[in-house]
Amino acid sequence: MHSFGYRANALLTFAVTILAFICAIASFSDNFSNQAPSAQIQILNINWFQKQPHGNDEVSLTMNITADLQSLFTWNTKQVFAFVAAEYETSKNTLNQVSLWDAIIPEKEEANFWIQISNKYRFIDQGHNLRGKDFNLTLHWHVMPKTGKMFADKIVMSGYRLPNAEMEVKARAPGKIILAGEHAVVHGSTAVAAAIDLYTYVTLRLPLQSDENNDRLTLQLKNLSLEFTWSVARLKEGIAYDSSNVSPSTPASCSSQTLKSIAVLVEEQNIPEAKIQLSSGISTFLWLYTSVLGFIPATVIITTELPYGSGLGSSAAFCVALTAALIASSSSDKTRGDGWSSLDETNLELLNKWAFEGEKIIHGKPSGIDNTVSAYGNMIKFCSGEITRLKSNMPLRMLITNTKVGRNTKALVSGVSERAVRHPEAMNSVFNAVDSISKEVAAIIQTKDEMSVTEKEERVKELMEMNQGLLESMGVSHSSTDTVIQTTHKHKLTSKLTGAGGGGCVLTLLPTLVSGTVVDKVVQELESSGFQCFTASIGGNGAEICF
Ligand SMILES: Nc1ncnc2c1ncn2[C@@H]1O[C@H](COP(=O)(O)OP(=O)(O)OP(=O)(O)O)[C@@H](O)[C@H]1O
Ligand SMILES: C[C@@](O)(CCO)CC(=O)[O-]
Repeated sequence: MHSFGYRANALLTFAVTILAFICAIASFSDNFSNQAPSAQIQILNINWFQKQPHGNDEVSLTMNITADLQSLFTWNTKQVFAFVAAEYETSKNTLNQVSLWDAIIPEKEEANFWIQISNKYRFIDQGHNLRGKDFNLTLHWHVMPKTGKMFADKIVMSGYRLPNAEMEVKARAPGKIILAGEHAVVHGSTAVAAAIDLYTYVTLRLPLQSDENNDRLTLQLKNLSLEFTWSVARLKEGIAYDSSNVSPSTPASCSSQTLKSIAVLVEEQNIPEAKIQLSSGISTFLWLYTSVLGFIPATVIITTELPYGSGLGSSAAFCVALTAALIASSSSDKTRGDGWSSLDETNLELLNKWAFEGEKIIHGKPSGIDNTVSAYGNMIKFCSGEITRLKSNMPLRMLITNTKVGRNTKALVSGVSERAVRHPEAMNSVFNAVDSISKEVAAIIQTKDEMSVTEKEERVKELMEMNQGLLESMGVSHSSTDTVIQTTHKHKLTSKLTGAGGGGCVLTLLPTLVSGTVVDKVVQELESSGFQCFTASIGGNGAEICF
């Protein structure tokens, strides 16, 4: 007679043996499953390609991955681990493998899939071997069985090539309208401004490695079909630059000595006489570029939807968009993904300071309102560098009329300052009155329920009229502005100049109740006087970048 322990032991051994046998059969049966996985990977876009500050190449790409791994699933399969790796050869290693994406597939139903993604893990080479590199994309998988050994396999897809590349960064910055307070804001009064949906775009292309054939800094002004090129060596030799004073993270003013040396480099470009007013913009470009990025070759392409020098902040949008691209290109934290994205607060503050330094070269004595509203967007109240972001609680529709009368902000701003020196008391009263107007405009715009929209519009209209009168007393209006004012007044609409005046653009408030027929009639009359009319949406985004 066997003891109980002996019988239990025999039973357990028998059960374990049977279980092991079943497991072995289960595992063995996997060998008979017909596995025919398939995969395709398409590279849709190289989002960006950069040389990191310490020299390594890094690429961001967007891929379509299509795979059918269903045949890997048998009754013994627990899950499948799949990953895509970029594989390439370098002189040092025959196989460099960088994992770009991975996933755990728990069920057969999920094993036939299509996804569009940017690489989940960073595609960095420890060196700069990625330019022009041929590489494979390999889909690896590890099948984890319920029992038995794990097995792995892969599909190798070849024929991919990285560009022989440059890094490209795009930036854009909006123009602006000033609702109240221009000129007086230079003298410490309050002003109210808003971004509009007309932009200046900058594309910055940096070669990853400078070579003898690519040692040039090129600026292209696409709207004007103009191109300016300097060799980096000429810039280094030409710019009288105290590098101990200038660093990308501490914006500084361009000294008069540096500006003079830059002016020589600009003169060498033989700008056509009719476009000579661009000189200050080009000097600003050289100052901002070399201060933020140093003396490195690149191509910078500018396009703009803003009329040059007409009161819509073309110079500020140019400085802000340019600096945004420069800062973004040197930042190690590059936001991946498609489309436009804003900069973080620290970088926004930095770019706004640099753009202000650029505006100083173009304007002489800017208040900073134009670059600030272009950088931050929306609608702002601005006084002596202090910014209050406004939230509008009324619909604000403006007709913008470009009188096409050219003028120069620098000259107009200094004209007002000279008048203020000649008549300090009278001009102080004018500036104080403008200050009150701007504060009231800001308050009305933000008021919630106390006033009806029509009442708000009536008040804003009256304040615009008063502001225009004070701008006339500063000597910055123009006969073309008067024509716009008289034309719109015939239809009970109110207008005021916007920006520096002296021609340029004029704003006309379009109240909510004004009919489309009236607006069409006004536009027709203004355009028959040779002006150009358009509407723009008010209070949109500020500076944005795109990799
Ligand atoms: N897209 C651009 N590319 C190059 N330079 C530009 C560009 N936009 C503006 N500038 C420079 O800025 C100058 C115009 O600046 P200005 O301040 O007179 O006009 P604005 O900024 O359009 O008007 P406001 O200051 O009244 O809003 C141009 O003559 C040019 O030197
Ligand atoms: C005329 C001005 O007030 C506005 C120009 O858009 C100048 C400035 O604030 O720098």
